[in-house]
Amino acid sequence: MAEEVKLFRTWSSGYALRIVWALKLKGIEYETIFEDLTNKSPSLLQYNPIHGKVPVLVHDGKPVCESLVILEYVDETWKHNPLLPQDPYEKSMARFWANFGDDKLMKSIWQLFIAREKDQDVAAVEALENLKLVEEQLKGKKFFHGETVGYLDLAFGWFADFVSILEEIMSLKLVDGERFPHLSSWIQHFIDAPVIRDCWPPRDKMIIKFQVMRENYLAAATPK
Ligand SMILES: N[C@@H](CCC(=O)N[C@@H](CS)C(=O)NCC(=O)O)C(=O)O
Repeated sequence: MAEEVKLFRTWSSGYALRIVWALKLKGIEYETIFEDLTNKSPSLLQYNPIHGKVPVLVHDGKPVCESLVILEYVDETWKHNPLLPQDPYEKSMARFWANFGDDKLMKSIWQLFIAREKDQDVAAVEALENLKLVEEQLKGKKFFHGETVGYLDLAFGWFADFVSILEEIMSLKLVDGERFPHLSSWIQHFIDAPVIRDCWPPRDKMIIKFQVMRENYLAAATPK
C-alpha cells in the first residue's frame, strides 16, 4: 500500500519550509494542507495539541511535530540522500548548531528587527556576535556539511531569505561580504541551490507581511 504523507504548513513559515525542502530533496510525494493560523483547523489542533503550530508531518496517520524533530524523522524514515552527518560527534554538533540557530540567532535577529531606532545599535551587537559564530562554522565550506545541502543548511535556511527582507525593510546592511565572506557566499549558494530555489515564498508578499508585523510591534511598544 502506498504511504500517506501530509504536511500542515502556511505559505510563509520558514519552519515549514525546512520540511518542504527535506521531502523534495528525498523525492517523497506528499499532500500539503495550508493552514490559516488565525483560524486553525481541528486537524491541526488534533495533531499538534501541545503547541498548535505548523509544521506538522503526518505519516500514515501518525503526527510528528517541531520542525527540527521532523527533519530527523524524515531523514531516518527515508534514508537515501542523507541530510544529517552519520558520524555521532558530527551529528550531535549539527543538532547543537541547529538549536543555536533557533534559540539564539533567531531571537537576536528578531529583537533587532523589532527594535525602536534608539535601541537598534544595542540589538545589532548581539545579532552580529551570533552571526560571527555562524561565520566561523562556514569557514572553507560551500554548505554547512561540505559540498551538498544538508540538515544544517535547511535549519538555517530561514535566515538566507529573512536577512535580505530585514535589510530591505530596515534600510541597513547586516551581512556584507567584507565582514561575513563565508556567510554571504553560503546565502548565495543556498538560495540558488537546486530544489531550494523552487520553494521560496513570493518575496513581495513576504516583505508586506513582515513590514506589517514590524509596524504592529513598534506601535505596541510606543508609549501612548
Ligand atoms: N519550534 C517550532 C516553531 C513553529 C512555529 O513557531 N510555527 C509558527 C508559524 S511560523 C506557528 O505555527 N504559529 C502559530 C501559533 O503560534 O499559534 C518548530 O520548529 O516547528
